[in-house]
Amino acid sequence: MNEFPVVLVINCGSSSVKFSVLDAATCDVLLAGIADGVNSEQAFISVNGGEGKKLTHYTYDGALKAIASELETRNLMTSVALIGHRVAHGGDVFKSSVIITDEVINQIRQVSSLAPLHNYANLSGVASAQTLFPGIPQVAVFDTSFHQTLSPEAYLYGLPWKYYAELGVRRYGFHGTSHRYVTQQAHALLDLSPQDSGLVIAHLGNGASVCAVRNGQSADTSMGMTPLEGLMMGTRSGDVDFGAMVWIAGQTGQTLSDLERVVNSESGLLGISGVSSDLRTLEKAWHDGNARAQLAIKTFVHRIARHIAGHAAALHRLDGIIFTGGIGENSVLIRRLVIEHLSVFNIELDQSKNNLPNTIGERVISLKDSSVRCAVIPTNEEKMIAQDALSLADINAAIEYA
Ligand SMILES: Nc1ncnc2c1ncn2[C@@H]1O[C@H](COP(=O)(O)OP(=O)(O)O)[C@@H](O)[C@H]1O
Ligand SMILES: CCC(=O)OP(=O)(O)O
Ligand SMILES: [Mg+2]
Repeated sequence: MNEFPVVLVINCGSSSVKFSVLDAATCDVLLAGIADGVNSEQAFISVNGGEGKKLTHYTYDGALKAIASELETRNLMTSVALIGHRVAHGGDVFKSSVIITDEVINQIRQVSSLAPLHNYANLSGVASAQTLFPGIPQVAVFDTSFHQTLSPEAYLYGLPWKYYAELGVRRYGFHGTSHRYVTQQAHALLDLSPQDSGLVIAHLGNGASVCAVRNGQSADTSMGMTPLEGLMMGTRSGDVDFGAMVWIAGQTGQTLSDLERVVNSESGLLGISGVSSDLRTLEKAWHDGNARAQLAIKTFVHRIARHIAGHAAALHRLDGIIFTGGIGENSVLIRRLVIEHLSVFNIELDQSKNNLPNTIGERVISLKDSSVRCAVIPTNEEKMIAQDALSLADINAAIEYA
């Protein structure tokens, strides 16, 4: 019998594996870390923000083994009673979180081509965890679930009907676990009624999306059938005229798969700046006077502001604009530029509050008399994943087993 059960949460991203160990009784984080640079020789693992240790095997499986070894060092292996995985795309198969079975794995595999940067990594994490933690129940929590409330007019593309009717081509939306968590927190922080509220949430990380949340439910969101649509991102183009891509193909002879690589991995902040996809590097280049880095940041900001304003149209009232994700939580510059760009809303930014470090946690960053309130809410996808896992799995049976 394990008297101190914990939930291990695994988020296999496009180039990193984030992990957290949470107390099953309180969902408090006991340990958190990241294996970064996965699939490159620079791959390293860092625990609780400590110094990185080089990974011996830099595949996803190698990263999961290194995570298990960190747990072993801290005598936590036998405490793991449940494992929760972030899975990006659930297609129209998964409306909510599920316990992972062989059938579930097959169904996830079937929709994985729709989120190629993420789902294959997610599945790889599931396979490694099954080997490293045999018999421990595992739960999949989907980015797409929160957006199941989108209406047809929000999820349909203006394409011939047969593509939706026969092939299921539609918008799904992502980052739903983050948008769900931030929604709950925003209702409390801004003292809003969940049944009568309007929020626009900007989740700005390597991947970035905006979500309009009307009365606690996703009403519109910027990502589409795949995590490519919408905002410009670290390496993804976001919205781009399909006609432009056809023209480029004609001019350069590139195939569809060449161009898919271009829009997913070579575009966005990296593509425009030619410097980096990482905003910290770009902010430094901005201050050093690098014109392309400045242009990349300004374009990023323009797109965010345009999507925030557009998403407000899905609401009956705009009670708050919330920033979250690695950039939304940490970048004083991006928040200031976005709010300045949204002058149509007459937002009054409290500069001193905007300048506060993210260690402060949730905070309102607009002045009292601002016509729209703005806030920063650090996301906590891990907590949501652990809570879903705990509500689905028979934790008592899991504890007996562990
Ligand atoms: N202090 C900071 N200032 C500016 N940008 C930051 C800071 N910390 C992290 N970021 C940016 O956050 C982004 C990563 O966000 P994150 O949400 O962790 O990404 P992911 O999509 O991989 O989960 C990177 O562009 C990184 O540069
Ligand atoms: C799948 C949505 C997405 O872009 O995730 P990421 O921000 O972790 O890359
Ligand atoms: Mg993320």
